[in-house]
Amino acid sequence: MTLLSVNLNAVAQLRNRRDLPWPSVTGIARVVMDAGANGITVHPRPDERHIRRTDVYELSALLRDVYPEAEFNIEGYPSDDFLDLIEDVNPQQVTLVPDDPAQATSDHGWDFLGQGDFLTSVVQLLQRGDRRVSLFCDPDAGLGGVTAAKATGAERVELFTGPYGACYGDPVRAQAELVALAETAAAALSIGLEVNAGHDLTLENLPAFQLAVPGVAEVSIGHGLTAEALLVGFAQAVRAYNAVLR
Ligand SMILES: CC(=O)[C@@H](O)[C@H](O)COP(=O)(O)O
Ligand SMILES: NCC(=O)COP(=O)(O)O
Repeated sequence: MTLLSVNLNAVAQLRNRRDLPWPSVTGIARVVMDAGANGITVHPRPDERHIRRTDVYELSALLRDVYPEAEFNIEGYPSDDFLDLIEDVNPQQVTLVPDDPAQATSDHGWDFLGQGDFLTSVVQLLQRGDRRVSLFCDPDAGLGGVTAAKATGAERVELFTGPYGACYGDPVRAQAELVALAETAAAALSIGLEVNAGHDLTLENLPAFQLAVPGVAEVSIGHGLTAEALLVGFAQAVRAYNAVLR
């Protein structure tokens, strides 16, 4: 069974269009947890363009007090600010991503061979707090890449599924991406690394991913799931507004 962690970045981005408190990030967190999600993912970025530091504290309190079984997964580049936030909030999982602050979104995994020493020191620091550490991993990292990832001491890698997600409408390229993802996942599992996955997974591309890449512990999904929520929720919202107007 693969667990679902819902990424609330997109909800926060919508909230930030106005100086108003809706959609409420913690309110939507309650909805997704009540609907059966296993946890919440956030990727606070230095410019706070979506998730704000205050959201991280509020979500942490909500999950601790109301959903103690839930996993809080915080993603980001291990800057001093990020590591301080992790110390304060102590989430169950930290996913380290090699983001530059100027990046529009995450678009590659770690260079495990080149940055092994740096990652090892950060992983050791994070594990003092008894948190699971997951490292963002290119889909074609292969056995060499995941072996170097394991040497850092991290318990998991998160497969970057963005290139697969970008193959919508192109089944041939999608199949090639799935082969790379499956090989890297199998290599990771074979050396005792657990495997997460995420980025641009959707209702459409998830079934083929599930079939091709067995053994994934957790997927984190935000953009596609939020788009789906708008699609299924808009009709009900229009009916509710019409009920007031008529
Ligand atoms: C780590 C990762 O894959 C990303 O999906 C990330 O969490 C999304 O970040 P943005 O929402 O800022 O694009
Ligand atoms: N860790 C990946 C993740 O949270 C995916 O986010 P999204 O691409 O589905 O928005």
